[in-house]
Amino acid sequence: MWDEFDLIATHFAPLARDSDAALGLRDDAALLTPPTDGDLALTLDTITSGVHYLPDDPPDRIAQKLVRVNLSDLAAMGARPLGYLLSTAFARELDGAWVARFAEGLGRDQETYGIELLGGDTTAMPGPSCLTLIAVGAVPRASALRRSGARVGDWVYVSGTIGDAALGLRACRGELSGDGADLAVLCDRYRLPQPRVALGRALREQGLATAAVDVSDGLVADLGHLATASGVGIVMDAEHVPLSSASRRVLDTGMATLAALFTGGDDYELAFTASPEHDSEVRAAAEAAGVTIARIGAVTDGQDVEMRDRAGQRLSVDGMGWRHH
Ligand SMILES: Nc1ncnc2c1ncn2[C@@H]1O[C@H](COP(=O)(O)OP(=O)(O)OP(=O)(O)O)[C@@H](O)[C@H]1O
Ligand SMILES: Cc1ncc(C[n+]2csc(CCOP(=O)(O)O)c2C)c(N)n1
Ligand SMILES: [Mg+2]
Ligand SMILES: [Mg+2]
Ligand SMILES: [Mg+2]
Repeated sequence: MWDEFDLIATHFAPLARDSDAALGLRDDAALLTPPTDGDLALTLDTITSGVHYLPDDPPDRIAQKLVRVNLSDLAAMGARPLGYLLSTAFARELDGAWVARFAEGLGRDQETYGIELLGGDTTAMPGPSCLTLIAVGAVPRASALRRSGARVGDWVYVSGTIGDAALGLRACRGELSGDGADLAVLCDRYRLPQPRVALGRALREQGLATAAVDVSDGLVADLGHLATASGVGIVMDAEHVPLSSASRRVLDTGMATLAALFTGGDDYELAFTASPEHDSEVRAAAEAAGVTIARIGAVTDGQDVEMRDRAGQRLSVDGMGWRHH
């Protein structure tokens, strides 16, 4: 059994060591000096065992997923990550070694993304672990990317590849057969999202994206959120949605459908809109950020998201994305 204050002192205080704001995790709150002439971007996402990750996933990966799903929301706003607050309601059966590995994952991503732990809360749960992180970011005043700026005629882009994590969840669960290396790649894509922080920042700094959203619930659902917020429609060409070679091979076996990839969620890619006249700058910004992007459609004066096949025929899918109920 672990003790709350031992956990904080042993595993969490070292992660706050380099932050003046965190006050060594020894006071009642953190004191963060807001950026001058900037906005703070504040976002929170929870991940729960059995709902967002598998109970047997490696603890360091679970920690990194928690960090990254939140940084993905900062990326969507074009914000620079500063730090985070952490609420860990650990299932009672987890031991100190599990928490040590969890903290290791946090430390690794602190290095990767240049963030520090600012504070948090530790509790023990009679049920499954429930982990919450509040990410704090900064953007120059009134410059954040929003979901609401898409204009009719803009082109629609998405980063990376779509659907790997949805297949990866099935791969991690042993529900897919096929090439072992493909299944390992997909499982890793489920466990370890790659938030597109550098791309989001570049699109904002260079004034290229008119609107942006990160893809958590599913490509169709999240494009739908962007379309609704912008008061526009989106026509998406299914054949242009970027797929990894691993997921193409799974599709070829018939074990999954394209619709499942477009609505599965957990991608943590960025979907964004930009004026066609900025296409080459958008592509250069993505390249400089080390991320592939694909143009997948256009903004229309309609509403919602319409998917089209190669022949321009309308495709319909059951449901648009993930929803808790
Ligand atoms: N319980 C809540 N209280 C206050 N605001 C909430 C609550 N749940 C969601 N929101 C707000 O609603 C908006 C949409 O939330 P949502 O969680 O769908 O966004 P997201 O984090 O981009 O998606 P996902 O959770 O799939 O990653 C956000 O602005 C969020 O801050
Ligand atoms: C074990 C397991 N089962 C199902 C899923 C799929 N899933 C759960 S929540 C979510 C959307 C984002 O979450 P939220 O909207 O809560 O931030 C998705 C795609 C998963 N990740 N793990
Ligand atoms: Mg959320
Ligand atoms: Mg989001
Ligand atoms: Mg989110």
